[in-house]
Amino acid sequence: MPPKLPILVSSAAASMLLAHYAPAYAPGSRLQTFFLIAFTEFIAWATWRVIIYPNFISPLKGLPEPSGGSWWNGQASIIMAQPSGHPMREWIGAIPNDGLIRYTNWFNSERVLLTNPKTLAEVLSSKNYEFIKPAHFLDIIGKILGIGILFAEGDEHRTQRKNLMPAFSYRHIKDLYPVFWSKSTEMVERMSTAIQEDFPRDGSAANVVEVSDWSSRATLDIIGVAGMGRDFEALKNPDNELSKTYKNIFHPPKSARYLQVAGMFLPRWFLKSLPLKRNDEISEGSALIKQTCRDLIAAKKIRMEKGGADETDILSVALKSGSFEDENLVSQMMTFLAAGHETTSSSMQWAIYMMCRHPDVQTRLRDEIHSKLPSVRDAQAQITAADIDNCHYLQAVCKETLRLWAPVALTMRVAAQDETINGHPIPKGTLVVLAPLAINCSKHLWGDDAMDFKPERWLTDGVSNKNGGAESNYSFMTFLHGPRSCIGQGFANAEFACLLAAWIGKFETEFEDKDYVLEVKSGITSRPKNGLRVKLTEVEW
Ligand code: HEM
Repeated sequence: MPPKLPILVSSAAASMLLAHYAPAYAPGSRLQTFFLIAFTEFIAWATWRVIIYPNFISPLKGLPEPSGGSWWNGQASIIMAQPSGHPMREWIGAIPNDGLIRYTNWFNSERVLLTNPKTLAEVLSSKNYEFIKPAHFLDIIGKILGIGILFAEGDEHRTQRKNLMPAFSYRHIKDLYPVFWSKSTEMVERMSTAIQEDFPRDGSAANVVEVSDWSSRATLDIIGVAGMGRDFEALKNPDNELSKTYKNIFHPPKSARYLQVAGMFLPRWFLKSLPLKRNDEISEGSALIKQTCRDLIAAKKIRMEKGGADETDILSVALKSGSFEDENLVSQMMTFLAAGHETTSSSMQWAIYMMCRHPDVQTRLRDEIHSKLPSVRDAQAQITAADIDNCHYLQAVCKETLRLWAPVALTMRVAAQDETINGHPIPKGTLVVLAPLAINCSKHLWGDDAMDFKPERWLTDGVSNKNGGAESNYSFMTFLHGPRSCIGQGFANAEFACLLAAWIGKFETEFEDKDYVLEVKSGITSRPKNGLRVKLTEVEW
């Protein structure tokens, strides 16, 4: 952003001085002189910022960087043309580096991409609170995700995390498996009914569903029950307003991405006041989500006052801790609702995509599910954490999907003050890029078959292993690591495994279009563009 105030003040002062002491040199009226001086100063600043500083002065200049690119816009056109994280995946593989790559984006604004476990650990662990969330993130998604734990910094973050953590301990997550399983079985039973009812008379497109439609409603219901003690019944009701709101917001048109880029350069108040459909969608969506959270909290408080204090959902844990003001709790719940459902839904879409691409894996997975888990038709069957955790191939398929298709393909930090990474100076304000999608597929970390879908890498003698054969746990960045890693990781893994087990146990799944060509859609999470339509055949179970 140009230094608006200094430019305005100095131009005003210069135009007044000129008019007073040397009117013969003034190019026009005071106002014309002011604008001319302001414009000249702006051009001087832009030349410095876009050309001189990044090309000749910046301490980041010596770092390895991608070749080519525009002289004033760096790699921006490549970044805009490809899905989030994909150019970084290429650069990490191709550019020799020591943990850092520099590239430039719009108007040559600099970025530092972290490329190995050492630099990732430094930023995410030892210097976690020195590299903070960029302010423009908060502006863009804060309205929907809430300004809760996801955006808190320093001591405030530490305290919030400590108070929410009990809800995510394994001891607690373990008790949620029956909820995950019951919603998973509800999903597939309703899918089964829906495809029978929808069967068209001419037989075309029979038994076809759109994956995200079901996965997204299932994960919204799950976070509702397990997170807040309320069933949103999105699976039951496809027109559920909350579900439609999230769909609208998380599946933005391409124009929204340009708005996001504009947010880096133009004041947010200006962008927000533009009469754009996207602005209305976000405002209305945000109001509905906020109100839903307020209602949930009020209802929960009444239940707790009446003695229902033994409930163990996230909201109950937060309320019992007594450390959140009501409005702050609304923000926390907004975070859990959004962060906790679209991400897992996106993982489900990628898993089903991989199952269609790899029918052999699908068959092997189904064999394991049928041999180790009760049928989804058995309404009385109880499922435990151990039942799901003992399905080692299922765990491996989930891990491998999360590795190859990290739903949060890319996220960022900004240096809060002058810093170093791996001994290299990083000036205050530098944007640091964390690209889970790229790290997870790095040949340097995973070997030559890094891009292959190989669930076996997560098995040792048929039993799940921890690192998938990679040396460092920082090679798997889907949930990040360190004090700001995904707090819902255990929740998500369990939920994902249940949903996938129920789906693959119940249906043989293939692409509706045998020649389906994948295009990736980027947003807050990445997923198949235009959805993923698959054909289902119910199997005996
Ligand atoms: C496959 C599913 C999921 C993925 C891939 C995922 C990924 C992530 C990532 C990458 C972050 C860090 C973002 C950043 O700092 O830039 C994050 C943070 C977070 N996630 Fe998840 N997430 C998933 C599921 C969930 C679930 C189910 C919940 C809640 C029930 C959840 C709640 C959160 C919260 C609250 C944070 C902020 C943590 C903090 O800053 O301390 N996530 N997640």
